[in-house]
Amino acid sequence: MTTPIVDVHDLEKTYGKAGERPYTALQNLNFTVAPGEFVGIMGASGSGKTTLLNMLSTLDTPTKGQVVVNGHDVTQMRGNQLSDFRAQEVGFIFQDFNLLESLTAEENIGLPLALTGTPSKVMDQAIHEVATTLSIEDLLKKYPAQLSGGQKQRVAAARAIVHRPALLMGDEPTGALDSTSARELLDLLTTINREQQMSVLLVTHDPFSASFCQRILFIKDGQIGSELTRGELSRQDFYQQVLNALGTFSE
Ligand SMILES: Nc1ncnc2c1ncn2[C@@H]1O[C@H](COP(=O)(O)OP(=O)(O)OP(=O)(O)O)[C@@H](O)[C@H]1O
Repeated sequence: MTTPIVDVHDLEKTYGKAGERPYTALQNLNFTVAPGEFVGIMGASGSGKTTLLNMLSTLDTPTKGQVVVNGHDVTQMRGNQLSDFRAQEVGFIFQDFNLLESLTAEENIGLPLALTGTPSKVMDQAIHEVATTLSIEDLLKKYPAQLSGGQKQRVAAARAIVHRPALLMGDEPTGALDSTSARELLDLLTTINREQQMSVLLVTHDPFSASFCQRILFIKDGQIGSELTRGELSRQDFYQQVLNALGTFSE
């Protein structure tokens, strides 16, 4: 069996400082993501999706359990190991883009490489390669304020993959986009996933976005309650299956 890119074992997250009433958002949560897989995470509001992404991206630490990303046990990492991990192994796309307004698109895209001290020639080449992949060559000299939402998200996607991370994570990346831009972004994520064999983990409550995934994990009561696999289904048929599944869960 190939080693998974993500291996989450017995994960638990309980919130609440000393003296506060504890709240367990995730409990006994287990799943894996294979190399090159495109996986969606769905679940009702408050089911723990963002909590899970925060554990995977090391923004927060689990109360219990293990999270292994590309062979690194993130729960055991400290200091420089953590910052190296974030800079090299993962890429992140957020709903609200998180671009730095004072930097051009090109400078924003180059940030992950600048952080690891990449020589400027190598950086320029990587930025131009990723800009070609995402069809944003014309936008490189512009500032975020001069870009549309869809363009901003493509710049953010370029920044998330410029260092060729093993895992690309998205937290509702289409949430602030119109339907055309959302579709374009999802098509791009699919292309990146296929052509670069980059694993993608997408948190979404949107069945249309989820239908681009190969497999969807549904979180319920802080655990993986069920999952759907697309297999040979067309995206349209899988979309219908996701809708049916959501209908069944909410009854
Ligand atoms: N810092 C925190 N302290 C206490 N409780 C928290 C904290 N962050 C999240 N929670 C609780 O944990 C649960 C899971 O939250 P989380 O944000 O992971 O859900 P979600 O599935 O991403 O929701 P949504 O779809 O609404 O964004 C919620 O009940 C939330 O109130």
